[in-house]
Amino acid sequence: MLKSGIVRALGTMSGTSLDGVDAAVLETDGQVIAGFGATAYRPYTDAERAVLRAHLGRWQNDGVARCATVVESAHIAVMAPFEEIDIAGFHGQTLAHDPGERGTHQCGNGQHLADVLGVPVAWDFRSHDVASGGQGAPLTPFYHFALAQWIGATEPVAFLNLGGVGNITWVDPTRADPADDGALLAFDTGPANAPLNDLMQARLGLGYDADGQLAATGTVEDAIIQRFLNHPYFAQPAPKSLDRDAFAGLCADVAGLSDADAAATLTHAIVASTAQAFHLCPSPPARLLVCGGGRKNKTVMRGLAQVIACDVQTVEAAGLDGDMLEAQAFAFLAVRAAHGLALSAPGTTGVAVATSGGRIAKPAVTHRVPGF
Ligand SMILES: Nc1ncnc2c1ncn2[C@@H]1O[C@H](COP(=O)(O)OP(=O)(O)OP(=O)(O)O)[C@@H](O)[C@H]1O
Ligand SMILES: CC(=O)N[C@H]1[C@@H]2OC[C@@H](O2)[C@@H](O)[C@@H]1O[C@H](C)C(=O)O
Repeated sequence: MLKSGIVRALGTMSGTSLDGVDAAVLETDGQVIAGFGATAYRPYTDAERAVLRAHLGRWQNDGVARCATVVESAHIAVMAPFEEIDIAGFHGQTLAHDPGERGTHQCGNGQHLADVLGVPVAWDFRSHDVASGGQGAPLTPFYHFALAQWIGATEPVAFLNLGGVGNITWVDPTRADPADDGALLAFDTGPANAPLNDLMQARLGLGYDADGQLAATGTVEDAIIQRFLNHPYFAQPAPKSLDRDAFAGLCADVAGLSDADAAATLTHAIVASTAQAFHLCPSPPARLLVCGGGRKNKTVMRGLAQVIACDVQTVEAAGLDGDMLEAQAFAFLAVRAAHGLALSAPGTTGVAVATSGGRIAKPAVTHRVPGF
């Protein structure tokens, strides 16, 4: 059993943009943040990314063993050097997400990591929420609540994550607990970097549009944006969540455009879907704090500043680390899972009541195994 009080948790995230594994230490009791620790990043090689990409949309027992090997070995490599860890949080790699029908699938086995690393590992964070009728995503909102208190917010703020998919959390920091009614409203905003990355890869052999430079030279095709915004997802009430490739129609629509116009249009789709999301917030937040790799895209940030009716800043403006925030979140959620605290609530995943989740894998040997 995890000791009570502040512990050192190591969280990891391998996100839908398929760029690599983030790892970050958080000092926490699962309710408040006591401090931030070391971080590390391990990009996937092109060959590894190709394996992950080839398995997108696949479920457990559908030939995912190779993918699990890639995910687990990359995590072990990035996690092994960390010292004095009480518990690790392992999100895994989402391959498929269909909460209403088949469920949600994060590839990688936490028990294997626990045995190799010699520390308890919290994993499989989303299944219980889905089994309880929730969306299983987003799960970072409870951490966003703790962050809002850490930065001393006294009025509602919103966090926007621009990863492969986008998600937003509106937080009322005056509530005592993230599971309280009205403390949080969270949902996926729409596709973020995934369609743009796929375009850059297919057309130019590049991983992404660095700083939004290509998009800045193109023209947005308004008719495509209008068709995109007519997607039924935007009319659905929150909470709601998305699979990585839910907007295949958008990608097909830009196929006939020049590289620059296609990039500009996909980039504007990120901005336009965030604007829609902003209107679903219970009240206008004082500031929109942006994290995830998309905050480095200057064309996105310029577009957001034009359409969002509050201050739009990167989370760095509040003293936070926008590259490691999701990894920190899974450190926070690991401690919560170990203590049986809620990970989700009606306002975050649509689950009927605040719900705990995650599995805890105990290591076969409780010390680090050198030379795994
Ligand atoms: N300098 C940059 N300019 C533009 N885009 C960038 C830059 N750096 C990173 N990105 C984008 O950010 C992505 C990585 O973002 P991030 O690590 O937040 O995603 P993720 O964690 O995989 O996704 P998710 O939050 O959906 O799980 C890259 O794939 C790229 O599209
Ligand atoms: C199923 C899944 O992995 N969803 C991711 C994805 O990436 C962003 C968005 O879609 C969010 O819902 C979620 O990740 C973050 C970490 C979350 O659960 O909050």
